[in-house]
Amino acid sequence: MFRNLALPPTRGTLGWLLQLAYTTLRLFGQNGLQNHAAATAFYFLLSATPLLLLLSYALQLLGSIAADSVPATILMAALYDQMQLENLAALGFIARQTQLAASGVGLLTLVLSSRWLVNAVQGAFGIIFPSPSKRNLVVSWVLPLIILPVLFLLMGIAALAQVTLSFLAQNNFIGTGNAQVLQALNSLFAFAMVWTLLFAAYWRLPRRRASARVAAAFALGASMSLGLLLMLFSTFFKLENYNSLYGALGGVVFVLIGAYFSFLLLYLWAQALYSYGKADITALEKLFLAGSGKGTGKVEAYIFGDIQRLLEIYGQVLPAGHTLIEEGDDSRTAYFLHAGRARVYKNTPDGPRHLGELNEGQLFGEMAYLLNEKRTATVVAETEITVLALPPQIMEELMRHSAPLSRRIIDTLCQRLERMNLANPG
Ligand SMILES: Nc1ncnc2c1ncn2[C@@H]1O[C@@H]2COP(=O)(O)O[C@H]2[C@H]1O
Repeated sequence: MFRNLALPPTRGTLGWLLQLAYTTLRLFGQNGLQNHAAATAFYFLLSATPLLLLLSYALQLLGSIAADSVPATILMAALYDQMQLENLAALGFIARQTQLAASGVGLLTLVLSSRWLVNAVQGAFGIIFPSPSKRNLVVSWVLPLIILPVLFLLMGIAALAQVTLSFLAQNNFIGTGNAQVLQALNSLFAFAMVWTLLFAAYWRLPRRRASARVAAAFALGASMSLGLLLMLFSTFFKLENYNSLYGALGGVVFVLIGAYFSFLLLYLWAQALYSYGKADITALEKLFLAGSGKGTGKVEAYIFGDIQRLLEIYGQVLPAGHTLIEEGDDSRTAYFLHAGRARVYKNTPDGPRHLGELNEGQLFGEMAYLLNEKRTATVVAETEITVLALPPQIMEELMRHSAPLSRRIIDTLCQRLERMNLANPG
């Protein structure tokens, strides 16, 4: 019944990447994710400050306990060095006398602001990965409480590993020649931690989950771009500049900007992960709207002009005279007529009655799906035709994805229903 398609030249993977990037950026803007990134960075700053206070307080406490033991003192010194607390103090995060500040108030702000931070991230993910199903109440309340301790534990493990590695190197336990290897290992370890966190977020946070493999790949992209951001930041953004511009507040502004860009990247890659499954839906939307002559600009027409992939996935070529849809059938597939012409008939007591013509760029077979009924008419190919056969779940996604397209489908449905009523009076 089907014949191989004579396909137009394709832009291949590059074209697909272009469509993915376009879909991602469009949804990113539509969802206002830059505002979510700003809010998350703000909550991050709120929760990072008391956390660092508590951390430095804990270190000082440990230091005073370890004061009597030489190896413990060396380890503590290495720890202090590795945690770069001097730098944090220079950033303006930690007052030099922190004992007083790390009080119950610090703890309270930490708990509150970290809850806001988790809420901000969850909120943004809820928008990026829309789903009609409600999040489980227990999960949504327990998660914020569990996630942060787990995160802190992971950060603690990462810091300890770094300290241990450099402690071993500095004291010549494993030879100075290995110091560089250890340094590389350190960075790799930090990278692995970031990747693990991102992977967990991309894989578990969306209510409709992507496959672990895809989530892992996008987490890798996100970690790499975060690494790049860190490199750029340390090269081009200087704390001194911010200090001379904003005085004592310079450090806060500096960290806020860094956090803002980091969360932008976190959400951008999450949006790309969502769009990964949606690039075809956007391409179908553009194709249908182009058929109606509206809704697509020049750039969009270029990016989505290559429809080979859609034809490969959904395309069918049928000979003239082929009956594509039989009135009264139970099937629900809808069709987009890419090339050729078809005729629509309705059975009446007086024999088949011609209802209308279908031409290139028209959608049909949508009524059974929308009305949840049997096929309302018979459709026969008048010439050889090429169609895209779209299963109901694709139609569902398309209509949820695009308001202009839904509107167009509803308009057509109304016209056809009216025509059918006229053809079948009483
Ligand atoms: N008057 C019409 N003009 C063009 N197509 C029609 C008309 N009436 C019905 N159809 C299409 O014929 C299809 C038959 O299957 P469906 O009922 O799923 O969906 C129907 C419509 O898409």
